[in-house]
Amino acid sequence: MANEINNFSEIISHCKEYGYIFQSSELYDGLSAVYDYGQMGAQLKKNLRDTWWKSMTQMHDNIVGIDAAIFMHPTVWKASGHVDNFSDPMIDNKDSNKRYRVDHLIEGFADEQIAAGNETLAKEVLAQMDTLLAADDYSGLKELIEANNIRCAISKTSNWTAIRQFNLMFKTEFGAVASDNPDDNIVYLRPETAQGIFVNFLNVQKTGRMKIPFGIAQTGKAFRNEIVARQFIFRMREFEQMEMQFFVRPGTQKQWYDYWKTTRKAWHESIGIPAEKLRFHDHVKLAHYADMALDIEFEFPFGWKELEGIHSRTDFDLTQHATYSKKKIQYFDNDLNEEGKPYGNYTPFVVETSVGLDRLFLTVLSLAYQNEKWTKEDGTEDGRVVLKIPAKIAPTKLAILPLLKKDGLPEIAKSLLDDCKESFHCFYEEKDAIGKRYRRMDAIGTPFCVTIDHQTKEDNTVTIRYRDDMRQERIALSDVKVLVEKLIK
Ligand SMILES: Nc1ncnc2c1ncn2[C@@H]1O[C@H](COP(=O)(O)OP(=O)(O)OP(=O)(O)O)[C@@H](O)[C@H]1O
Repeated sequence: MANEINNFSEIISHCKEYGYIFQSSELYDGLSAVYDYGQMGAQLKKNLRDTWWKSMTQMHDNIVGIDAAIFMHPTVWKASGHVDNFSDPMIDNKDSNKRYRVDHLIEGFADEQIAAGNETLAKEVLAQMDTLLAADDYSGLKELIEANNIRCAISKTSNWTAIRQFNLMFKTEFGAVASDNPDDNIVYLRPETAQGIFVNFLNVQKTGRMKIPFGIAQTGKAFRNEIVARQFIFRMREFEQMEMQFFVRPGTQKQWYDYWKTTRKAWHESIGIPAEKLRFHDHVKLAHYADMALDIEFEFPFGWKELEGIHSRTDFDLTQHATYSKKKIQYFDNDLNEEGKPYGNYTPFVVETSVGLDRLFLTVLSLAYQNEKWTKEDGTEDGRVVLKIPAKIAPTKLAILPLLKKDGLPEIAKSLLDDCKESFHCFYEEKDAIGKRYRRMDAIGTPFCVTIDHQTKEDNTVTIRYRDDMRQERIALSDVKVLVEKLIK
């Protein structure tokens, strides 16, 4: 584990050094749990988003995509249950004033016990925590913390406040309408993108003439005032979700839940995540809207954690919006049932898939990052840091490198660039020795490099170098574009 944590801090500094991710407002010492994507990161993120979008809206003929606003009518969040329920139990240490999410505090204690060889105790404490959380039993949780003498990492004391709920939604004021009641102008930054889909269910179903079963997909920003934000882009206060709500006939939700469980895991594998690094985790405590729920977990450098959620949300959301808006939200199904009669009017059930784009980004990077070391033939040590991002999603596909900045080599290289840049993302570089340029391309994860040298002028061939195994071969200049296109498919 120690080595992996170490590796994780290397990944974070690598992201900064090579233009993947910067701390937000770093100039002003940063804003906690908010990050900016740099020139490489923004492109990788876009590629991941595009791959997801295509897999949903292009590969399924019954899924369409929308782009709803971040601001929504405040009643949306009353109807959805977020105003009353979207909170985490937290506790403060009175000596250090440090705030903890109760489950994180207890999990931290369990991790320490495992490290000290007390695995039985750790398991027992975690099992008790799950039961108490499921029952919303806060005094029981406080007793569990006290009975195990769980201490604050800073003050080292166990002088705790009572456990309280902390709502995770950000509030702001909307417009400038004078009102006696300040609450009239309150709006929330959406904590999930899903509600933008539910309130547009009828708009999309009618205008798109959609027949159940069908899905609505969306990508976009979500905001949560996380009590303790940690682990880099794993838990952020502003992040991006990629969600798809699949509307089905009541009674068929189990079958669709199983379908999306399998389909989503297979999708993660299709973008290069090894099957043994993914697993399912069924929820013990179901959210107020769900009748089945699971996480697809990935083995991050800091342990197995949720990457994506698959939730069977019943008809909860549509029914709530119908009640609060006083409008009818139903679907007329003219397919015939077993008795040969139309299914008629009903409120559809929903199976949702919800993945965090930033967590997916972290998944890809933690798999790709490798610090390789080897001994050369002359006995000296050598090494490189390489991002083995699958070519399909890598931000830059091809580096075009003239060996020298003279003798007509840049001209040939630039004409290759002109030929390729319409088809895929290229990087042109003529500075520094070629070895140094290769290492830089390894570090930013460019899967292919092409070098134009003096021989190119004689026989129209170039050297192509493959990032993953550093193999080099000569190929015809005229074959470069087609070969790279084939390799990134
Ligand atoms: N604070 C966050 N930062 C980054 N991604 C997040 C955050 N919260 C949720 N996500 C992503 O959105 C997905 C769906 O959100 P969901 O509400 O199911 O998460 P959650 O169960 O609250 O997550 P967690 O238990 O880790 O807080 C998650 O699987 C995750 O990938």
